[in-house]
Order: sequence, then C-alpha cells, then structure tokens
Amino acid sequence: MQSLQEKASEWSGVDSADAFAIDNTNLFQKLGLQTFINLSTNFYNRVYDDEEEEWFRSIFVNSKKEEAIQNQYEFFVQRMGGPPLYSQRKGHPALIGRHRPFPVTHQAAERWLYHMEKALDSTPDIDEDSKIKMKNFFRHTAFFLVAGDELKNQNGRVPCKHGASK
Ligand code: HEM
Repeated sequence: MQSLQEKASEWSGVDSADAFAIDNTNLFQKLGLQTFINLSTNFYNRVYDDEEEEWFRSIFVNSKKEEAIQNQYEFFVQRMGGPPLYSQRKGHPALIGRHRPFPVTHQAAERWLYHMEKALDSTPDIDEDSKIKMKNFFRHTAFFLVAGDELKNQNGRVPCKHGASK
C-alpha cells in the first residue's frame, strides 16, 4: 500500500526532496516574523473574501479569521526554522488530526493553493528562491492532508504524526 507521503508526492507532483527543501535553509531567519504574519494575513483575507467559490469559504465558517491567521503563521514560523510558537501554545501540530473536521478534498487543496500562491506573490519581501521552496512544501502538504482525509473516510482512524510537522 502507498504511504501518505507517496500519495502526497504523486498527487501534488512534488517529490519529497523538493517538498522538504525548506529544511535546507532557515527561511525564518531569512524572511523574519513580520513576513510570515503578512503572508498568513494576506492568505486568510483572500479565503474569507472568496466569493467565486462559496463552498470553499464556507469550510472556514466556524473559525475566527484572527485566530486562523495566528494558528497558521505560528505553524509556518516553527516549521521553517523559527521558535516553536505553535507548539508552545497548542501542542503538536498533528495536521491530519486537526483537519479532520474539514472536507480536505483534491478540489479544496487546489483552492487553498490558489489563494496561497496569490498571497505569496503579493506579500512583499519574499525572494524567488524562498517562494519556490514554500510553494513546493505547501503543495506537497496540501495533498498529504488530502491523503489523510481519504484515510479517515476509509477507516475512521487517523495517524497523529507526519513529516510535515516538527
Ligand atoms: C488542503 C486544503 C486545506 C484546507 C481545506 C484547510 C482548512 C483548514 C481549516 C478550515 C482550518 C481551521 C482554521 C483555524 O481555526 O485555524 C485549518 C487550520 C489549519 N491549517 Fe489548514 N487547510 C488546508 C491546507 C493546509 C496546509 C497545506 C497547511 C500547512 C502547510 C495547513 C495548516 C493549517 C494549520 C497549522 C491550521 C491550524 C490548526 C489548529 O491549530 O487547529 N492547512 N485548515
């Protein structure tokens, strides 16, 4: 049986080496905290304003935008070489488990990535190399979550650890 990582690579078209190239440079040191805050703010402003794809916006209907922004940038900071802000506040990221309430389908992953690409391209001070590394990590992780979601639908059990968290 294919592992979740293998499915993530196949569906995303990003191999593991490219997805985890974020570990070869310290992106937190390079970009700084404010850039991550700006990126997540930019991303969630787009998500909560998504009027073209109402079904996607509705996935976030029970989450407060400010909290979603903080959850996301703290995770990014911690995963990309910064202090463990997310885990200090909330514990292990366990992304598959935490996405369990949501319909993380292939279509949802593409829409998430659509907004994230736009956010990356319009957030100041993210150089091209960092952008490529982050896009690959996000794409692979999005489809890792899709693979986890399908597993949940199959047998109701969810693994709590995975390569996308620290
Ligand atoms: C594939 C499509 C995705 C969908 C539909 C989705 C949806 C959601 C939703 C609805 C939330 C709750 C918002 C909140 O209260 O924080 C959330 C949280 C979160 N997502 Fe995603 N997400 C996706 C992909 C990703 C990816 C690719 C990453 C990481 C690279 C990610 C990281 C997170 C984190 C860290 C949280 C906060 C979890 C928590 O603390 O409860 N998500 N996501």
